[in-house]
Formats: sequence, C-alpha cells, structure tokens
Amino acid sequence: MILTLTPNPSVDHTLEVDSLVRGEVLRVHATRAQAGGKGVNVSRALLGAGVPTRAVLPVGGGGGAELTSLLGDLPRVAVPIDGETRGNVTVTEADGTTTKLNAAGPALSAEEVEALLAALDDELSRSPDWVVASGSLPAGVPDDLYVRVARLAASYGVPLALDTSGAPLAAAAAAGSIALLKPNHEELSALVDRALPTVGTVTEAAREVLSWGNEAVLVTLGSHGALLVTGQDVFWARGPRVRTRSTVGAGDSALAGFLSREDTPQERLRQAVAWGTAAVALPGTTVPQPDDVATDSVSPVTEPDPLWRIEKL
Ligand SMILES: Nc1ncnc2c1ncn2[C@@H]1O[C@H](COP(=O)(O)OP(=O)(O)OP(=O)(O)O)[C@@H](O)[C@H]1O
Ligand SMILES: O=P(O)(O)OC[C@@]1(O)O[C@H](CO)[C@@H](O)[C@@H]1O
Repeated sequence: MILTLTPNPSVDHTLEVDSLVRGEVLRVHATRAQAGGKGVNVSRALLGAGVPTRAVLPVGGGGGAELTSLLGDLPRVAVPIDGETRGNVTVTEADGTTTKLNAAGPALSAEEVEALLAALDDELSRSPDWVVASGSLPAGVPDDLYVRVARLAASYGVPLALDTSGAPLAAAAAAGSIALLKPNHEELSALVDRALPTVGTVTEAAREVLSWGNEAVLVTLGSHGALLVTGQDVFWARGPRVRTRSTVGAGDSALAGFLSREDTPQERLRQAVAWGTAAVALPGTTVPQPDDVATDSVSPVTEPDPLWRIEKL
C-alpha cells in the first residue's frame, strides 16, 4: 500500500483555448474541474493501476466539499480544517503550452497541522510500503513540515518519497533520511543554487543531495526525460515524442509509475518515464490509466554520457 500526504490539495480547473493572448477576450473550448494536489494525483494514478493507496489531506469549506466529491472512491483520510481548500487554474493551448495559476491555499492553524500529522502517524502505523509527501505547504505550516514527516516515517521504517520545492525541499533534503527525492530540473538547480546544463552537472548535484544522507534522486527533465541517480548508478530515459495536451500532473504520474511495483532501478525508471509521457498526452490533470502507458517504448540508458546537454536530450 502506498500512502500519500498532500498538505495543500486543490480543485484543478482547466480551460482549453487555441492560444493564450494577454488582455484579449478568449473563447474557451472545454473546461474541466478535477481533484488535484501532487500527492492526490499520485494516489489517483496508482488507484487506476490497481495499486492499493490511501491519501491523507486537509479539506475545508466549499472547495473541500467539491474536492471530496471529485475524489470519488479514492481511499482517504480527510482532516477537516476551517479554511477553504484552494482552486488552481490551468490554461492549456492547442500546441500543448501549459500555464498554471496556483493559489496559496488556506492557512492552517497549529492544531490543524498537528491533526494532519496525527492522521499520518496513524496511517504509518499500518506499515505502508512507501509514504509519498508532495507539494507546496499552505500558509501557517512551518517550512520544516517534511523534516517532521521524514522523522515520523523513519520511526516506522517506512521509506519516504518527497516531491516539493523551495524552502520545504531545502530543509528536508538537508536533514536527510529520504529514500527518494523527486525534484524537476529547475527545483534541483534551485536546491544546489547553480545552473545544471548537462547530464554530468545534474548527476553531480544529485550526488551532493545524496551526500546529505538521502538514498536516491529521480530528476524529472520535462520533455527531456528523467535521470535516476543512486549511490551506485546513474540511469537516463526518455519517452517517445507525443502530442502534449497538458503537462499538469506529469511529475506525479512519473512518481506513481516509479513506485507502482517493486523492481530494479532501471525498471522503475522505465515505468516512471512511461507514466509521465502518458500523462502529458492527456487533458488537464487527467492521470494515465494502464492502457495509456507504453512501457516498451522506453529504454533506460545506464551511465549516460556526462557531457550530454539536457536541452538536446
Ligand atoms: N513535454 C513533454 N513531452 C514528453 N514527456 C514529458 C513532457 N513533459 C513531461 N514529460 C514526462 O513526464 C515526466 C515528468 O515531467 P516534469 O519534469 O515536467 O515533472 P514536474 O515538473 O514535476 O511536473 P508537475 O509538477 O506538473 O507534475 C518527465 O520525466 C517526462 O517523462
Ligand atoms: O502548488 P503546488 O502544491 O506546488 O502544486 C499544486 C499542483 O500544481 O500540483 C499538481 C500537479 O503536479 C496539480 O494538481 C496542482 O494544482
């Protein structure tokens, strides 16, 4: 069973337009409202693939009620909060360009933060195979929340996969004990505070993160695929070129694919890239179903050339 924690979930509203022009009246071809938030998306993707999962998330107000109804039969622990669950907006264009407007989300009180961690503690005591902690932190939640999550997971011997950015990522990565970090290229670059133009520089940055006491780094590179860096090896893989409809949730789908089955690092990377590639061909925050995923079209490369430029991959 894979447990997920999403401290700042959302209702994702997607608007599809031909082309986004600032200051104009634009006609919207299609709109959709879907359950969102990074850990929620990981759980949704796993559920679709028949992998047991459970999502822990705070919910509040009308947005929380809408999110609850959109979650359908996803197994979950919803922690009630006074604030209003956020709505995020995505605009996708005909060429696949994706523009996202993410709200800050509700402020959580200190008691609500403790209630969320208590719900997580309770679920961790049931020995899930992994816990995934993902996304931004709402106002009122200290930047070290994921450090506390890592300690809690370690106390139960449950491996933690973390996908976040900025100060919460910096705090948790520096504290160590994370089985898998999933930054994208930009997030890793911000974490080590330098540009990472090549496979070699990305690998070096990931190795620096491992030296802080973490076990593996899956760096997703958007259309350039993903690099998996462990203490021993480096693997790179990219999917086939696909028509992009929306990149929202590609990283979450990649993480779900990586965790979807016990396997070798190469096979996990193959699944991750296949699931991420499948996600971008789907609209809005739609996560891929098993039939959408073309695993055979992904061939991981062991020890890719450090001189390869990321933008050319
Ligand atoms: N434009 C694209 N074309 C093909 N595959 C893509 C594209 N964008 C993403 N992917 C696939 O999805 C994976 C995850 O993408 P990305 O690096 O954009 O994650 P992310 O930034 O965490 O995304 P998000 O935060 O929106 O979930 C990539 O490793 C790649 O396999
Ligand atoms: O604001 P955060 O928490 O960083 O990201 C939230 C979010 O953009 O992430 C998901 C896609 O990964 C979306 O469902 C959601 O709207």
